[in-house]
Amino acid sequence: MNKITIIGGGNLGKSIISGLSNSNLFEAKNITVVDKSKYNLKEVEEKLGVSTSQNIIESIKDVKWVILCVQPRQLNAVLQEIKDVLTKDQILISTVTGTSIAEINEVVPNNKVVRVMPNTGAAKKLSMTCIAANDDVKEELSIVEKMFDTIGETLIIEERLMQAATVLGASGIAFFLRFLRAMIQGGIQMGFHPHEAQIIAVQTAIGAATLVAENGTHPEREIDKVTTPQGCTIEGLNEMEHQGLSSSVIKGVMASYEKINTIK
Ligand SMILES: NC(=O)C1=CN([C@@H]2O[C@H](COP(=O)(O)OP(=O)(O)OC[C@H]3O[C@@H](n4cnc5c(N)ncnc54)[C@H](O)[C@@H]3O)[C@@H](O)[C@H]2O)C=CC1
Ligand SMILES: O=C(O)[C@@H]1CCC=N1
Repeated sequence: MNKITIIGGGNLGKSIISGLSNSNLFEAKNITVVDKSKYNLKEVEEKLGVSTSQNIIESIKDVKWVILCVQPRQLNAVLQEIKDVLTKDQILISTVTGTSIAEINEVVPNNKVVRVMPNTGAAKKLSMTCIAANDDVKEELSIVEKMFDTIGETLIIEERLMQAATVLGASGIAFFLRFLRAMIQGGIQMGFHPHEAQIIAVQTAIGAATLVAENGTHPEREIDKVTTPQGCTIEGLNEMEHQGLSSSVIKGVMASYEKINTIK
C-alpha cells in the first residue's frame, strides 16, 4: 500500500509529487518518479527528496500504485512497456486526458484502473481532483480518494463526466489565471506598478473564491454585497457583460469541451 510510482514527472506529475511528498500518506523515499528526462528527475530529486528512475520496469516492482502521468500520445508506449510485468494486484491511476478506463483495459485487461483528473493546484495542496472508476473498484476508489484528499478537494464522478471535469477543473486553472492577468493589466492602466496590481488582484481573487467556498453562497449573492446602486461596481460589471464576458467564458469552456472529445 505504501509505495507509489509516478510515470511522467512533467507539469502535472511534479505538482502531484510535490503534494504527495508533503502529505502523511507516503514517505518521500516510497515515492518514485520515472521520466525519460534527466532534467525533470534532477529537479524533483533535489527539491522533494523522492526516489527517481529512468527505468520504468524496475520502478514499478513491488509497488502497489502506479500513476500514469504522460501525455495522451505517449500513453500507449508506456502501457506496452509495462503490460507484461504488471501484476494483477497493482492499481493503475490514470491522469491521462481523454483516455477511458476501457481503452486502458484493452491493453492491460487484468489490472484495476482508477481515472483521476487533478490540477496543478496540487503543488499547493489546493487541487480539485475528480475521480472515476468502474463499479468493481470500490475499495481502491476510496483509497485513491484519500490519496488525492491530501492534495486538495476530491469529488467522485461518473466516468462519462471526466472530459467535462478536465475542462472545468484542470484547464480551469488557466481560464481563471487569464482573467487574473486581465485584472492586473487593468490595475496597471489605472496607475499601479505591476507587482502592486498583482498583489491586489491575487488577494482579491482569493477573497472572492473563499467567500463562495466558505459561505456556500451563489456568486451572484456575493456580487450583490459589493454592488452599490449607481456605483462603480455595477458600471464595470455591466460594461464587461456588454462586451460579452459571461458569453465568451461559456463559449470558451464549450470550445475546450469540443476539443477534448477529439484528443487521442
Ligand atoms: N498540466 C496540467 O495541468 C494537467 C495535465 N493533465 C494530463 O496529465 C498528463 C500529463 O500532462 P503534463 O504533466 O502537462 O505533461 P508533460 O509533457 O509536462 O509531462 C509528461 C512527462 O512524461 C514523460 N514521459 C513521456 N513518455 C515517457 C516514457 N515512455 N517513460 C518515461 N517518461 C515519459 C516526459 O518526459 C514528460 O516529462 C496529460 O495526459 C495531460 O493531459 C491533466 C490535468 C492537468
Ligand atoms: O490542455 C490539455 O489538454 C490538458 C488537459 C487539462 C490540462 N491540460
